[in-house]
Amino acid sequence: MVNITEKIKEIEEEMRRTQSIKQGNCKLARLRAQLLEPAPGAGGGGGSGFDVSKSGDARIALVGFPSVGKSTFLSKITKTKSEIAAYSFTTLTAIPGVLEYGGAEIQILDLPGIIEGAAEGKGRGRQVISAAKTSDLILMILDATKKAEQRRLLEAELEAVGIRLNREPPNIYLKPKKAGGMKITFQAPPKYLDEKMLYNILRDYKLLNVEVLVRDENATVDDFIDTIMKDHRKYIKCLYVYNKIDSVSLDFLDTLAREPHTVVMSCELDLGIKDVVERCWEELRLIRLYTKRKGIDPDFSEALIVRHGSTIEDVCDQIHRTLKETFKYALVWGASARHVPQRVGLGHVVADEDVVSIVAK
Ligand SMILES: Nc1nc2c(ncn2[C@@H]2O[C@H](COP(=O)(O)OP(=O)(O)OP(=O)(O)O)[C@@H](O)[C@H]2O)c(=O)[nH]1
Ligand SMILES: [K+]
Ligand SMILES: [Mg+2]
Repeated sequence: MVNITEKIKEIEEEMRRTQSIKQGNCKLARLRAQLLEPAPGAGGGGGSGFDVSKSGDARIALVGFPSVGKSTFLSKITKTKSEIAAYSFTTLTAIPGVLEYGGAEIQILDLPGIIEGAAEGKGRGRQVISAAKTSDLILMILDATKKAEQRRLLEAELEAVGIRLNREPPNIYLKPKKAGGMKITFQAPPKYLDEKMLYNILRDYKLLNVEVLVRDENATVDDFIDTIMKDHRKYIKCLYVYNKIDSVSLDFLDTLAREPHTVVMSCELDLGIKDVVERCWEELRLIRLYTKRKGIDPDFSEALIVRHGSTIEDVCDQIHRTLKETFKYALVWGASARHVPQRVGLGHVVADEDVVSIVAK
């Protein structure tokens, strides 16, 4: 490692002296790529720098090939300055930053660039992807000037480690049993599956006693395997962000911007950054609640942030660990209430901008 670091320093010196930037950048990228390779015998590469602890209300991971502008973007939207340079593999570890938006604190993880073969461990790729797997939203940063296939290649790398982008878990019920053999039921005639196929797959996975109910007629073999492997699958939303639109034609930019789940920006010209942040906020679907004490107006200055689909029980847990024990009922004003205030129990699902008052026993 020390050797490589020294060599990098030498080349940087030489670049300054000779001003041969292009050649220097190539050499630098090659050496820095070596820094990302696991040391021999390190068993997949030491985890240094990747185990950033989660903080804030949600986590967004910046994933992409080298030099697409991930660190530039992080530096634009947070106070953190991550190193930016024209050569590949400038970023060597996970760099966290905090985006403050809508009263929430969102952790943004800037990650090293990944390359083809990342899922097999190339260039510490597996660690990078594992870090992405812990996020609530993946921002796939793409270079608008590069070939369209970059997106498909990256998707394949993420798929290979069990990440499913912008998809719901398959609508298949599967429950291992102690005895009774395999019991397979289809709710409607399946288009891509048959009973024998499922028997064979279950046998391959040594699931000999199991109950299966396929609710979706369009379910595929891959869906079925995802269901068996559900503990190793992660369904994450993904926003495709094309950077460097300052360097493409207006027509092409227009085509890109019309793709689903896609936004375009130029960090260099400060174009579209706000839109990207807004879209992130929408995708995260965080809920802002305002709490109110009896006889006092609600406190609108500070929101309590919870996840989409949260119940009053989740709200209690977020306020204080033991609040649930003394909970009597809650009063709710806002979109989730049928009439205001509505008196509700722990199971009530809250909506964005609700006002909540917890009444204790
Ligand atoms: N033309 C153009 N260049 C940009 C833009 N955003 C970033 N860059 C340049 O792209 C290069 C790479 O930027 P970085 O932010 O280091 O990219 P990265 O994805 O973090 O790179 P790695 O950490 O090496 O994977 C730098 O020279 C940036 O100045 C942009 O919107 N337009
Ligand atoms: K770079
Ligand atoms: Mg970087």
